[in-house]
This record gives sequence, structure tokens and C-alpha cells, in this order.
Amino acid sequence: MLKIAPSILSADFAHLAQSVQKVEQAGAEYLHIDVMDGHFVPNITLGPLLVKALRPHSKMFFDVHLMIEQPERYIDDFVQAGADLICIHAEACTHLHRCVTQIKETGAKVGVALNPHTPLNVIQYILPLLDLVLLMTVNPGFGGQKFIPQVLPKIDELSRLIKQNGLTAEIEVDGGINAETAPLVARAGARVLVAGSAVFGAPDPAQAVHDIRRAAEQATAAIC
Ligand SMILES: O=C(CO)[C@@H](O)[C@H](O)COP(=O)(O)O
Ligand SMILES: [Fe+2]
Repeated sequence: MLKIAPSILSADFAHLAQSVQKVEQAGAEYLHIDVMDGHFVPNITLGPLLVKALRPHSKMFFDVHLMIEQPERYIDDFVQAGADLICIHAEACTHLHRCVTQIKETGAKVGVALNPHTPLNVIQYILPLLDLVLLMTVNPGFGGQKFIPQVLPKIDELSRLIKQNGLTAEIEVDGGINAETAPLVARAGARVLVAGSAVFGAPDPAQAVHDIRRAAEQATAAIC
């Protein structure tokens, strides 16, 4: 089943709880929370305190995307704050397997994110441990960037790898996803679609969630 994950990076931070409730009522399954440290990426966003503040306002699955160096320092804090899944960047971890294991031991789900240029083989041997692989379709750091189409064959390759090996990891895509690009990534095999500016920058965020889902579902229905 296809899941829509609005990214709060493009939401109105002064009215965050209301913005989150709008997309939850529209049926979005995941809430994508972008954490940036000003080192791994040039931008700085938010920390566990904000996740904790939002938690009582939503039953959505909190998908926390850590764009931070040495994420092992903050995993426990984000899980205690209410994260359901922690996604770390392969490029930000010297000991990726150790970080993945640390997340699993908290009881949270675990994801690994790959930048557009990073090959799939960096996660080849730990793929069976993962609940989710996040393929970045922009260079991380900012919302509102243009989709990078060169990632499409990578989505397709990962999708085949997961199927061929009988694995269960979900493929998430993040960056430049809207009703035009959603069909492309869904056709390639992505099943969790992050959308920030296309949802929270739209005049009607609830309608935007429906439009992205419909566009992706029509594309996958056409394959079957
Ligand atoms: O992780 C990131 C950016 O680094 C994303 O989650 C963005 O928030 C997506 O924003 P849009 O490209 O959908 O506007
Ligand atoms: Fe993200």
C-alpha cells in the first residue's frame, strides 16, 4: 500500500499542530520530520523537544529523518520523544551497522537514507535488517528543490533487490515529490512518498495529499 508522508519542513511552524492535524485528517500515514544539524547539511532545523511537543497532537507514524553527523548521539532522545522510525544517513555514519543495531534495540523501526549519488551497495549486506530505505531525490538540506530524475533507476534496482531476496524494507523517496513526479517514483517501486512544499505550500494541503496519492495510485494500477 502506498503511504504519503508530509514533511513538516515546509509547514507553518507557528501553527504546527494544526497543520499536522490537517494532513492527518486527509489520510496521510506518516509524518516526516526533518532534523538538520548545520554540519551534515547546511541547514539547522529542530530537535527532540519539538518531536515531544507534537506527539500528543497526532497518532500518525512519526518518521524522523536525521540529517546529522554521528546520529548515535541522539537516537535515544528521539525515540523517547516519540519517534516511530529513525532514519539515519549512510554518509553520516562511520559504523552504520552499529547505528542500525542501536536503533533496533530501542524498539523503534529503522531506516537508512542514501544521497542521490550514493550507490546501493553501501547497504547491500545490512538490507535484511532495515524496515525502510530512503532514497533522496534531491540533495538533502532544503525543501522546495527540484526532483533529480537520475535516481529513478536506483529506485527500480532497489525494488528488484528487495523482491528477489524476499525482504520487507519499504522504499521511501524524498525531495521534489508532487503530483507530477509521484507517478514516476511509484512506477519505479517507491511506496512511501515524502512531500513537503507540494503539501504544505499548497493552498489546500489536504487536497494536495489526495492529489499526490491519486497520481501515484493511478500510475501503479496501470502497471498491474
Ligand atoms: O529531507 C528533506 C530535504 O533535505 C525533505 O524531507 C524535504 O523537506 C522535502 O521537501 P520537498 O522537496 O518535498 O519540498
Ligand atoms: Fe526528509
